[in-house]
Amino acid sequence: MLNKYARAFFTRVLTPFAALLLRLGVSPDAVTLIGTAGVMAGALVFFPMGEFFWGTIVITIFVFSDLVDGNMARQAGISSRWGAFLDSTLDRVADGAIFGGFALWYAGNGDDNALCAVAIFCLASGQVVSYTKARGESIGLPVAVNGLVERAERLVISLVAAGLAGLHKFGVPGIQVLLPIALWIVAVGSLVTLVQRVVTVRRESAEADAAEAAAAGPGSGTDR
Ligand SMILES: CCCCCCCC/C=C\CCCCCCCC(=O)OC[C@H](COP(=O)(O)O[C@@H]1[C@H](O)[C@H](OP(=O)(O)O)[C@@H](O)[C@H](O)[C@H]1O)OC(=O)CCCCCCC/C=C\CCCCCCCC
Ligand SMILES: Nc1ccn([C@@H]2O[C@H](COP(=O)(O)O)[C@@H](O)[C@H]2O)c(=O)n1
Ligand SMILES: [Mg+2]
Ligand SMILES: [Mg+2]
Repeated sequence: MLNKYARAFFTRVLTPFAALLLRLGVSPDAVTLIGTAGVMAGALVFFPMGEFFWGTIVITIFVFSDLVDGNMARQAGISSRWGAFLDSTLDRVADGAIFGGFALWYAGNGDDNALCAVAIFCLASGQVVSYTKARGESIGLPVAVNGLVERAERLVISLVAAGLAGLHKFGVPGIQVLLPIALWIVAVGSLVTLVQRVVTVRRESAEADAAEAAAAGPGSGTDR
């Protein structure tokens, strides 16, 4: 949903910045790589220490690189398959660091095995949600569903909650409860999204196989 409605707004806002980077000779790939490194540093340095406010600030500064890199590539007319691969692959790395950072906090001083497990579930289910689309598309299906909780939702829900929960360290009482609530929402939302995508791929693959079999005649079949 955010991908559909917020992307146009951020494209307008970030286009001048993307143009400036291009004029300075920065490449889209460099932005993709530096953005991912910044997200990883914010998540894996600050979150395991329980510094959720500062971790979220660092991540927020760098995570928008994911919208800038593609914008730069499109403006410069150099969008490429390699760029698409690099962008999506490093998205998975950044997401792993964010939810891994939460899990490390709960496994350590956060001292809550259940929430550690929920954070690990968010990490794994988010990766599988993205994989369903990538694998479905690789076998020639449209995968015409995005689902309830895409990557943008996973990031916004968990980072807004983490940023606010971090205000606990500045003396705001009780606010740290927002992070567990957000992790539960992302976990359940990712599970629903996974089911939505699997059901869609199941239907689309049955339709595609039936159409192929009808076209090829009896006794035909293909492995993918
Ligand atoms: C005193 C207050 C303290 C509180 C501090 C809070 C600070 C702010 C907190 C959070 C900000 C979070 C911002 C997160 C922005 C995320 C932007 C982003 O990178 O989105 C990526 C997304 C997807 O891009 P791609 O197309 O490159 O990726 C594809 C996608 O990953 C697919 O995954 P799948 O969905 O399948 O799982 C893959 O399949 C595919 O491979 C991959 O290519 O981009 C978008 O979706 C674009 C829309 C971005 C919308 C951003 C909205 C930000 C909104 C609000 C932030 C401000 C919040 C302020 C909070 C203030 C609280 C008081
Ligand atoms: N280093 C890069 C990064 C991205 N691209 C192209 O942009 C598309 C992704 O756009 P976003 O707005 O989601 O960043 C991607 O599919 C590539 O076509 C690129 O070429 N090089
Ligand atoms: Mg990008
Ligand atoms: Mg991306």
